[in-house]
Amino acid sequence: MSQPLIEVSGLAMRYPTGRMALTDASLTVNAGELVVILGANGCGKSTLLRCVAGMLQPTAGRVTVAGSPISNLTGQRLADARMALGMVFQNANLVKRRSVIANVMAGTLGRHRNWKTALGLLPHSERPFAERCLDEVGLLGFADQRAGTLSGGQAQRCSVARALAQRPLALLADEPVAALDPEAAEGLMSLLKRLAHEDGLGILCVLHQPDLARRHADRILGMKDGRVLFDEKPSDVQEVAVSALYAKAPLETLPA
Ligand SMILES: Nc1ncnc2c1ncn2[C@@H]1O[C@H](COP(=O)(O)OP(=O)(O)OP(=O)(O)O)[C@@H](O)[C@H]1O
Repeated sequence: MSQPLIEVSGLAMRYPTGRMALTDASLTVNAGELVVILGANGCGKSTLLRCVAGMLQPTAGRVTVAGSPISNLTGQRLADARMALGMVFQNANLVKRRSVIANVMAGTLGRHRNWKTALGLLPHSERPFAERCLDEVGLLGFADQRAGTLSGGQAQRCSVARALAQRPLALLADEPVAALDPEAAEGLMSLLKRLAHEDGLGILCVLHQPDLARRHADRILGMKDGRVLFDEKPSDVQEVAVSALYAKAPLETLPA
């Protein structure tokens, strides 16, 4: 099998407060695969995603993205490597007073570093590509509408289009359906699955909904107390293993 798109090995993260948020976490994400992380509040999911994105420097361990060792890079080389990773967050974070297409074109800015983009001007040569990204998420008809007029589900799709405009190899999604109703959540997960299966993106997605994970993920990773406890196909994940992720552990058993 070819090299994984994202490879995390032996990741540990101790915050300056002393909190050990990750302890020896390892995982892989292949191109064309949607991998979902499940785990209780505070188990280290966001910390893991932020280390993969190069937003946090882990205390130990290694993250490679398309063969580049993200965890060892700094400055411009880190910025270049991060272009391979599109981010989707709980909130769409659109500029509401700007058009939908302008928000998507903002995703191309990292690929155009010049005085115009430094002044916040959008590269209009990218409009056709931004339209393709909008089409991909089913919002082409909304291109010239103000982003503030989109529904929550549409806004989150627009944020996916903005991430795609970066031309990433992988998407990191941190609770992307947290603010969506069940139908919009189902639609967004179907979209992520299609982007993985049809467009070959590797997608690492944090969810708090085991049912959604079972319906859409290619693999489910269960995290607890900063560790990956299981990494299995949805059909192999036992209900009891999922329940154990959310069982409260006495404080003294948590890592220091
Ligand atoms: N900047 C920080 N400084 C100190 N401790 C932090 C920081 N960020 C997170 N933590 C702690 O690290 C642990 C893991 O946090 P993290 O946000 O990664 O968990 P999570 O699984 O994403 O939680 P949630 O599901 O609530 O988003 C928690 O105990 C949290 O309080």
